[in-house]
Amino acid sequence: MSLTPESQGLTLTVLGCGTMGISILGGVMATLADTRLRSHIPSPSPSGTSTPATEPPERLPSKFIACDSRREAEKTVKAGLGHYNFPLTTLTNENIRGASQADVILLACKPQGFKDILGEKGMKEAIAGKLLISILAGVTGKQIEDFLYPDGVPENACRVVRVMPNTASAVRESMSVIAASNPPLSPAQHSLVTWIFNSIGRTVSLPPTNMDACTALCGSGPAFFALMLEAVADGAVAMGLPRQEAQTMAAQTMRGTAGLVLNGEHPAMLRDKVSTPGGCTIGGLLVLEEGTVRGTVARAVREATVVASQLGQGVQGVNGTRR
Ligand SMILES: NC(=O)C1=CN([C@@H]2O[C@H](COP(=O)(O)OP(=O)(O)OC[C@H]3O[C@@H](n4cnc5c(N)ncnc54)[C@H](OP(=O)(O)O)[C@@H]3O)[C@@H](O)[C@H]2O)C=CC1
Ligand SMILES: O=C(O)[C@@H]1CCC=N1
Repeated sequence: MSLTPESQGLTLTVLGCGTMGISILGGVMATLADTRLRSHIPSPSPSGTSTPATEPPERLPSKFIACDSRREAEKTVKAGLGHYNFPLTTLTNENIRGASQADVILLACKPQGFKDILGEKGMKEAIAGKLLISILAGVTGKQIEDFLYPDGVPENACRVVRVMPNTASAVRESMSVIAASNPPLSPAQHSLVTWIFNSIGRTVSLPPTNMDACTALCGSGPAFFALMLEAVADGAVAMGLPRQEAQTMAAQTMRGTAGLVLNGEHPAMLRDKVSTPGGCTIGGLLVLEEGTVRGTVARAVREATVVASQLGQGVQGVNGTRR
């Protein structure tokens, strides 16, 4: 893909620049920086994990605006992203200005905050005709549209698309689910949103009704896997391994396992292959089954799905005990 000159590139504005806003911007900038490098130095295609894109967009993001309500966010954004040397503006409490200057907007505030931001005076005009990507857990695209356009969607409305990425965006290993749009996005919008999320990992597209489960699996997933990673490292530390090495070994082993599965290996076959008859793996696996790890982990995903579904609905105390 040839580099889009910055003068012709798109402006990507993030509204709510916390953990995810910075992770996504960081991933996108890293990909653009690679592209910039490759346009000068011929190199083989990268063997990254990106899903093959549809047609690449004619114009790529080349300028960035990070908007947040906290002044400290400006520092965090500059510290995390400044080294990429892309034009980057940080704004505090100036969402309208950020949105007005944008071609594409990423909404990355907390789920319950979307009405404050999209309800700001002048916001509807600032985002008119633009692509608005929402990564908010539990908030449907329809909720956003109904909020913005209670009297029906006008001709110059913004186009809302819901995506559920994860925090591995920062290292371009996100699993991002793009909710299928009805009516479909225009080809230009589709290729832009696909490019953005392919640039920071893999993408799949699923119906909007699946998004809460996707939030639990992909959005929350890194936290669940991190717990598992810590647990196996703890076990090894208990048996005498140094902490740092144990953590690296756990992470690389998790990555290797993921690589095998992404290469087509079925997880059950993988388990069988590792379990040498009379060996140590089957011993460990049976302890995990005695501890109902499978049911417990699956239950965590089910719980997170239910909680996710309530996040955008104004439900109070979503994580209160249920029984
Ligand atoms: N964290 C994750 O791994 C994932 C999160 N998500 C979703 O992404 C969204 C962001 O999550 P995350 O990055 O963790 O949250 P953060 O709280 O880290 O980031 C949100 C940012 O938005 C700011 N903000 C709040 N109100 C406004 C406003 N009116 N105008 C501008 N900025 C504002 C917040 O400031 P303040 O702190 O002062 O409120 C904060 O800095 C959430 O909706 C979440 O559901 C999706 C996938 C994964
Ligand atoms: O915990 C949360 O609500 C957000 C959504 C998915 C990951 N983090």
